[in-house]
Amino acid sequence: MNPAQQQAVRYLDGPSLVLAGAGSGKTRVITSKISYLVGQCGYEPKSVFAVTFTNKAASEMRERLIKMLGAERVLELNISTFHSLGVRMLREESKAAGLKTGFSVMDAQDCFGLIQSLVASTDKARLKAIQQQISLWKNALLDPDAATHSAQNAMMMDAARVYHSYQTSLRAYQAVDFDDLIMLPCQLLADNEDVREKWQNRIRHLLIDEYQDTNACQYELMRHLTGVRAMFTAVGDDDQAIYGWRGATMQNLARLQDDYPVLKLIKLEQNYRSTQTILAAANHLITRNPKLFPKQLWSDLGTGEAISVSRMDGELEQAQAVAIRLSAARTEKRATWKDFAVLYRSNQQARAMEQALRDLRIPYTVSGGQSFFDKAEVRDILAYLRLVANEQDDPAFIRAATTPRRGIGQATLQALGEYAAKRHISMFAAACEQGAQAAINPKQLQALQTFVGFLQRYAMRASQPASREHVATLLDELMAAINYEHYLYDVSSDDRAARMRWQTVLELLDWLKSRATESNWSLSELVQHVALITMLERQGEQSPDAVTLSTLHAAKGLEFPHVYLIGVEEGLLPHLGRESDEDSLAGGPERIEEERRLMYVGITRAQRSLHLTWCARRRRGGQDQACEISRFVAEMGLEQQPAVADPGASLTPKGRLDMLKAMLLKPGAS
Ligand SMILES: Nc1ncnc2c1ncn2[C@@H]1O[C@H](COP(=O)(O)OP(=O)(O)OP(=O)(O)O)[C@@H](O)[C@H]1O
Ligand SMILES: [Mg+2]
Repeated sequence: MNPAQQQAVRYLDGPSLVLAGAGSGKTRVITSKISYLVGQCGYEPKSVFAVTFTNKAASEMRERLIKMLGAERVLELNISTFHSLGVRMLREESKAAGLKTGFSVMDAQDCFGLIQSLVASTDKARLKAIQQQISLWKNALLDPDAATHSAQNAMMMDAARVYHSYQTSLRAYQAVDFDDLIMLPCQLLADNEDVREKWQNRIRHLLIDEYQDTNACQYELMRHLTGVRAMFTAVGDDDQAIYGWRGATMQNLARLQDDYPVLKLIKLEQNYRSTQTILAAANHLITRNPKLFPKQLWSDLGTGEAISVSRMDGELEQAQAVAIRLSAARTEKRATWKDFAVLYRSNQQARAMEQALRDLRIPYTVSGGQSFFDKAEVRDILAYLRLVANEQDDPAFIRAATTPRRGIGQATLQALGEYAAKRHISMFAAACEQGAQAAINPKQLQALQTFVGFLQRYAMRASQPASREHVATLLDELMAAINYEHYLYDVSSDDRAARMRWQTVLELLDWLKSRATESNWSLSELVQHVALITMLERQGEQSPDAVTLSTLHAAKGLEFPHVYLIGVEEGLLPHLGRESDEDSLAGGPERIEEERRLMYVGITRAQRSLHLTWCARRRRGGQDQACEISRFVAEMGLEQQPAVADPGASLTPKGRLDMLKAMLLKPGAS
């Protein structure tokens, strides 16, 4: 620890803010401070709370602390994301929050489905815009009434109307969305003095990582949790604020100084992560942005390898070239796969890369992307299976009851939800009780009874001891009963899209069947097992030695010896498209500045080598278009290097790949 870091760790006279650039040891300060508080100052572990940005960051922090404090004490520490802290508060305070203890958390996809059924529209862009607007309001702590007042145009009025019925539905289902996980605890602390005192007394010190990306709601939550004693340590970097589009506000950094005049500001200037070459490029780039807080980062890790910039013909060539260079570099540098990361601006870029890595049999994990288990069609099918395994699963019930549509509408679901909440039972159970049925109109009731009857019969059979035939038959029968293939053709934009989605379903069914056969599971056992697998996959704990594929957003806070940043083109990075949901925010200079910070985050993930690639041509909207190199490359003080003569240049992509495979996979090559 350098003197500034030590000062940050030992400072306990009041609130403090560590403001420093990438790789300067901010996260390390948090870990060391926790260890200092518990190990040397005698704080009870359970009185120390730390908030990180992702679950992965939280588990990394726990791992490091186990080495410093031992597993027993680390178990008692409260290290989590804002969202898991919110879940925990709501579970504990469910009564005060007006929720049943077993309330469910609906993820973004479930909520999208809810909005879709409320609006009864298939215009995806509109639905997404509404969902994002509701989220922004919640993050700004505005309830539906306040949102209606603040709405300035027709689109916002539209969204505010949906927001009203959306909240009513959530309440009826006893469900909360992700934003509620912050907003509800925040309101609870503001309104309920007993609850507030209880939590303030419990928390002796609160530490917050990646503070620059907190939004107004998280800021309020932090204020309520720490109260007038204000014992907290926040660490952040204004140059790495990349969640403006989600409502995070850098003003929170400035606000801290206003709200806490005694705030101790500590700056760290030495970077311990990257070579001087990498750091110089990062500094060069970020000086283009207006400065809130000027800082100067330096490193003594030597100049190291030069940054490479390569022009590629197209996306396919880029993916292949990166895969090949990566595996050559692994041999040459005697590195392991997990030393490498391939980073990109948007999720779609992963697909070509994954294909190329698979072709060369290079192990990889995708983080921050849409995994197989997040696809709508997979989740639809799994919702049915989840419900069969556990009738308490309300989000699964809602999803299955409405996908495909079978005449069960929002009014029915709301009636069921309200009845279930009053009686503290699941929606499925409510659907079987006469008390609830009385409140539902006859036509819908019939649809509901058919649905519930089918599920009950199906669940009986699914819990029988397994045989291979049995699970396979059950799955096929389910598909036929809900007519899912037909449904896909109904809701997809065209037949090709429907075919692809059906293909995904078949893949899922095959996988489920073979899993069931391998372990001789009943369908219910199988489904419980699947829930576990999806959870593990989400935490990226499956493959210990693998190349990381990640979006720039999801790479925040991480570091890798060797980083390949792909698709460094105008229009992609900076991203200027309008079609993706992240882009419904206003444009203007702030947009470019946020994109520049994103590039800065990407560069500063690299410890020893950094490689940029861009494509001269790319398919967009079904057309081949010429692309230009990103302005950021020049802003890093780099020039494009002359193309290296490529022995496969005259071959077709397939021929080229075969040749390279032969070169790489021949004995002794790795
Ligand atoms: N005093 C130190 N001596 C040696 N290594 C250090 C020191 N401080 C930090 N490091 C190392 O430097 C690297 C970067 O530290 P850390 O991840 O804490 O930086 P950070 O400021 O949180 O970066 P980011 O802004 O990207 O989140 C880590 O590998 C860390 O272990
Ligand atoms: Mg960090």
